[in-house]
Amino acid sequence: MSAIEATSPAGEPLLAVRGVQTFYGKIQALRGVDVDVHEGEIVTLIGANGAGKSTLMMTICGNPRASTGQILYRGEDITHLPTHDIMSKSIAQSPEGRRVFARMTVMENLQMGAILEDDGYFDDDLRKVFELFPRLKERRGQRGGTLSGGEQQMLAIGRALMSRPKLLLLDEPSLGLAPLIVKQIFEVIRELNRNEGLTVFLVEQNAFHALRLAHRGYVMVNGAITMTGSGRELLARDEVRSAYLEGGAH
Ligand SMILES: Nc1ncnc2c1ncn2[C@@H]1O[C@H](COP(=O)(O)OP(=O)(O)OP(=O)(O)O)[C@@H](O)[C@H]1O
Repeated sequence: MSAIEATSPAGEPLLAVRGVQTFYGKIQALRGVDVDVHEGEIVTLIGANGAGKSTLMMTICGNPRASTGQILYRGEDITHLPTHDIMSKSIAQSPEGRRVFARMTVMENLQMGAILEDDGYFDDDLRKVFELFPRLKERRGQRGGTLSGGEQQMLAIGRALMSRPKLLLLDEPSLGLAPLIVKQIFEVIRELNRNEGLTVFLVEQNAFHALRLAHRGYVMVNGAITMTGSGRELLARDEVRSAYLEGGAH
């Protein structure tokens, strides 16, 4: 791996991926991956189609399982915990393909994301999500499946936020969305990080936006990390520009 400079903050990371290998049957999707995400950071993982980005995201959530290596959250080894236990540790995920519940309303989708509706925080959390995404408030009685792609992405993120996470895992929030919507969604992520101190691990093919948003980034090729550095440094690298930015990737 080529580290441009030691940009990783000192101290114990919130999330640490150590030498993780993941297989689908005989196909090896991850080949010894190391990634650190520190509290308060936005860290992005970029790479081409099929590089293994989503696999890493899902491996962190315990499905599929890492066959080798370790995943630590706040220093605790979560590698072998059941997914529901991992997700109950203030980690929330917005998966690729923004899987909203199509037949449920916006409101019902958000209720599904909350830990408990009567824990005294629900109304406050809902108000925050509606402030971030006013479109969801307008459409709260509408079924998830009838929303536009951008609205579904907002709903997937809003639902993840309802569990009041410390760490938000986002898989390709920009996928298939118009540039203006991508800008809005990335702006909300920046705001959540700045104002609420939310830590974000963002998987993206849209390297331009992701690297501009992130404090640090990792580049994945064929299931291995090949480069890491600050978002700004990676954006300036010729290898990154020619592989992920030129040809209208942004
Ligand atoms: N369920 C599966 N069964 C078998 N192979 C899989 C499965 N899911 C992914 N793979 C393979 O694992 C590799 C990594 O895929 P992955 O989806 O993690 O990549 P990615 O970087 O997220 O790509 P994309 O940006 O297209 O989602 C690919 O070769 C893919 O074909």
